[in-house]
Amino acid sequence: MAARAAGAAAPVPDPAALADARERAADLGVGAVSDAVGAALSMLSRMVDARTAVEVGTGAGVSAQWLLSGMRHDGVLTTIDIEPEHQRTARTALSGAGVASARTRLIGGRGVEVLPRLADDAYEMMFVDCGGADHARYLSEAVRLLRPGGVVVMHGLSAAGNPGDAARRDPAAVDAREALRTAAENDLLLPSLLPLGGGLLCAARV
Ligand SMILES: C[S@@+](CC[C@H](N)C(=O)[O-])C[C@H]1O[C@@H](n2cnc3c(N)ncnc32)[C@H](O)[C@@H]1O
Repeated sequence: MAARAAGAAAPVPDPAALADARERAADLGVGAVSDAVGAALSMLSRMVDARTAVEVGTGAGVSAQWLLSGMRHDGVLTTIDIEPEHQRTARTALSGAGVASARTRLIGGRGVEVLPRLADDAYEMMFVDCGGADHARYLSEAVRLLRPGGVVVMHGLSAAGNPGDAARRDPAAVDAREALRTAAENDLLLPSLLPLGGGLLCAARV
């Protein structure tokens, strides 16, 4: 990660470290967020002054680098993945990026099983990028895990907002619509669907 003054967040991760993580992701055959999505993650982490963040879907650690770049310089990212090999790869990539090991906590397991074990009201930022059909459940966890003023971001939910997808009945589309409806109906969430990457459902925890 690029050098910076104490207390200040780096605006972007080191390009060479990002490229290295992307290459590792490609070797694993796993996705990684685009620079546009990454920049949004960094900006949102900075806006909420994130000291603690939680991510579901570590992959090779591309999004982790973006999240950490916007978080406080001493912020800690908890990141969850079901694939031990992905987490080993992310650990190597993050270490190569100069991220101190104390700034990340890697937990193996399914998001829906690990999140309920995390403390209430303890995070400023949550990012979900793991596919599947559990996004409404992740939102319920977000309401519990996030402090008021925090933000939850979920990647890959564009089907919730595309009028052309309204008739789709496949699990991904049904899940995306259910997640957006769940967020809109919860008085503790203020959602917005941004057309970045595969669709970013963002919601402020009010
Ligand atoms: C698209 S990749 C994540 C990419 C990462 N966010 C990045 O930008 O570098 C999705 C990851 O989610 C993990 N995954 C899939 N289902 C999961 C689940 N139910 N719980 C936790 N991780 C899961 C996969 O093993 C994979 O590493």
